[in-house]
This record gives sequence, structure tokens and C-alpha cells, in this order.
Amino acid sequence: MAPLAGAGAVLAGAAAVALLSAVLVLYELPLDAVLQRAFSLHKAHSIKDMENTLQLVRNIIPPQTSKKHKGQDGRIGVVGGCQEYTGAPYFAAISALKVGADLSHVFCTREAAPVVKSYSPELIVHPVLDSPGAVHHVEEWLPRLHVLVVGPGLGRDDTLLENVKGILEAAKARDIPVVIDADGLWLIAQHPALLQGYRKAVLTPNHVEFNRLSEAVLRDPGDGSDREAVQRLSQALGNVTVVRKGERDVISDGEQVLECAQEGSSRRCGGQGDLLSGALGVLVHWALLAGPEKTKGSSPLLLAAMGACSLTRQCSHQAFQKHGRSTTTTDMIAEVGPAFHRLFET
Ligand SMILES: NC(=O)C1=CN([C@@H]2O[C@H](COP(=O)(O)OP(=O)(O)OC[C@H]3O[C@@H](n4cnc5c(N)ncnc54)[C@H](O)[C@@H]3O)[C@@H](O)[C@H]2O)[C@@H](O)CC1
Ligand SMILES: Nc1ncnc2c1ncn2[C@@H]1O[C@H](COP(=O)(O)OP(=O)(O)OP(=O)(O)O)[C@@H](O)[C@H]1O
Ligand SMILES: [Mg+2]
Repeated sequence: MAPLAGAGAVLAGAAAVALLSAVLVLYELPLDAVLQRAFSLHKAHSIKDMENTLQLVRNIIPPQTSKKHKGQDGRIGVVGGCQEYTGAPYFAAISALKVGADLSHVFCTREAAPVVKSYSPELIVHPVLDSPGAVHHVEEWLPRLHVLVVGPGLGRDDTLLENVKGILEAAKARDIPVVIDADGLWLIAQHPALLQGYRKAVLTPNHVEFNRLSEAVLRDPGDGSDREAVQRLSQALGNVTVVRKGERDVISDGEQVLECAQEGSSRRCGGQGDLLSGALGVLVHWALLAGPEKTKGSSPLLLAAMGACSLTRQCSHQAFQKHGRSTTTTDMIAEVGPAFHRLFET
């Protein structure tokens, strides 16, 4: 039956194109001009969608006033950083500060801590992640944190991953939002039940991480568009928000699917995803705080994701204009302020 049905579809498709061509000949319009117009209409439509969404992102940004105390605009915790990877947690934590958080903590291994501290005096660094009391230590800090970003530079050591499992359980018990990236996604691929149905979680997989998660969660990810694949993964995880990074970022909470096509650059140096995860941590806090009047019925986490994706790509664009081939993530971080202003404050 299937081959016959397939042949029927091909014949029907060919007949439709023939009919369309005939009509176009009648009106003296070339087929490629019509198709081009149809696609540019589609493109214009998605640019309009993106602009509407960015307008809502602007709504969730807390106003800067003289009435606030330190900490109100965001206290973010990054869980990651081990012997091999010290740059990733630094990039995530400093990006959170540069976007506008007031305090940024890093929970990393004992060995990684002095290295991360030496990059920046602005970060608060806890050398606890490989200690037997890791979960307890982070748990003590949780009441003072708004969001956890879990995974940048975490590595895949079993003891660390076991500790992170405990930290995630503790965060969920307190209803603290979590952004899961990098090796945090490796952990979720091994234990998807850890986040099943937790609506305050956002996953930010790159190409490889997305395929690994889909394999683990859906077994047979099947065919279909990028949009469908992301939506399916989100649904299978109980509507956690999924941000698949790539040429276009695809974002879904299982119900809606958004795409971010903000112009970035062709530079693919490591660390850009870490910048995104730290920025997202702050925006998640702001979006959840904003309330329905500001978000106008849109999912706060989708708005936060769209904001972080647009910002990261704009940083990449601006840094590339200045540094070209030699652009690195440090150059992008220097653009966070101007890029944020350009996208959300003008
Ligand atoms: N400066 C730093 O400290 C950085 C650390 N990072 C950390 O590095 C850790 C690993 O993350 P990655 O995203 O690099 O993941 P992987 O180490 O799994 O992959 C790194 C790259 O290797 C390639 N690759 C992966 N599997 C491959 C295969 N089977 N065959 C051929 N090529 C393959 C892909 O290009 C992939 O992007 C994470 O903890 C991450 O946060 C990154 O965030 C980059 C920056
Ligand atoms: N082909 C591409 N074209 C344009 N932008 C891209 C492309 N691929 C990724 N990006 C952008 O680069 C940023 C980081 O995505 P990427 O897939 O490199 O993450 P990552 O591999 O997790 O990075 P990291 O090295 O920090 O771990 C995102 O903002 C994404 O939109
Ligand atoms: Mg990454």
C-alpha cells in the first residue's frame, strides 16, 4: 500500500505543478518569480513574528530605578567548572552579570575554583562540586538564588554528575527555574525522568546534544522538520522548553514553536552557547517575575529564550564586524551591553 500511496502523491504533486505552470503561462508570469514571492512573503511573516516577540521581551526587562537593593535584578547560580573546563562557567556567569543580574555564583570543583576566580573578581566562586557535601552546600544557597544554570564546563565525571542530580532535585523541590546546557544535557539524556514535566526547565542543546537527547527520549526521533523535532522532544519531556541552537534557533514548549533568525555571524568558536545559557538564566528570572500583564499571555520561558538567542546572535554579529576571523567569545561578551541596548532599549 505505502509505495502506491507514495506514487499517487507524486502524481498529484506533478499535476498541481503542471496546472500552476499552465495558469502562469496564461498570465505570463515565470514560475520561479511566483515561488520566490511566496517564500519572501513567508520570510517577511516570520520576521514580523520575531519582531512581535521581541516587543514582548522588551516588556519583561525590569526598569532601572534608584529604589532597588542589590540582588533584586537577579541572583544567578552556575553549576559547572572542572579541571578541563574553566572557561565555560566563567562565560556563562559573567554573561549573566553583563546582561543585568546583580550577583553571579559559580559552583565548581576545588581545582577549578582559583582559575575561575582569577578570570574575574566579579564572580562568587564555591569550590564544592566534587566534595561529599556538594548537594548540601548548594542547597544552603538555593533560597538566595533565583535561577540555576546547570552544565557549562561540568564534564562527565560520575561523582560530579551524581552530585548534580541531587542539586537538580533540590532546585525542583524549591520550584527554582533551571537552564540546562552542555554536560547537564548529557546527564538528562541518561536520566530524562529528572526533569520530566518540570515546567520551569529550559534545555539549550546544540546540534550534537539535540540528537543525543532525541535518541534517548524518543528512541526513534523519526523524520520531519526541525520545528516538529523540537516540539516533539519538548512534548516527550512533559513540555519543558527546548531551545535547539543552530543556523536558526528553534524554540518550543511543546505547544508553540518560535524561530530566532537574528543575524549572527559565520564564526563558530567555542563558548557562544555558554554566553547564551548565562544570558538566558537572567531573562528567565525577569520573565517569570514580569507577570501576565507584561507577557500578554505568552509563555515567559519562550520569551526569555527568544531574548537570549537574539542577544547572543547580535553579540556575535557586532563582534564579527570588529574582529572578523579572530572573533572569540570574549569579544562577544564585550558586546553584551551595546547589543542589549540596540535590541531591547531603542
Ligand atoms: N572554554 C571552555 O571551557 C569551553 C568549554 N566547553 C565545555 O566543553 C564541554 C563539552 O562540550 P562540547 O559542546 O564541546 O561537546 P563535545 O566535547 O561532545 O563536542 C565538541 C565538538 O567535537 C565535535 N564532536 C563531538 N562528537 C564527535 C564525534 N563523535 N566525532 C567527531 N567530532 C565530534 C563536535 O564538533 C562538537 O561540537 C562542556 O562542558 C562545555 O560546556 C564549551 O562550552 C566550549 C568552551
Ligand atoms: N550555523 C549557524 N549560523 C548562525 N548562528 C549559529 C549557527 N550555529 C550556531 N549558531 C549560534 O551560535 C550560538 C551558540 O550555538 P552553538 O551551537 O555553537 O552552541 P554550543 O555548541 O553549545 O556552544 P559552546 O561552544 O558554548 O558549547 C547560538 O546563539 C546559535 O544561535
Ligand atoms: Mg555548549
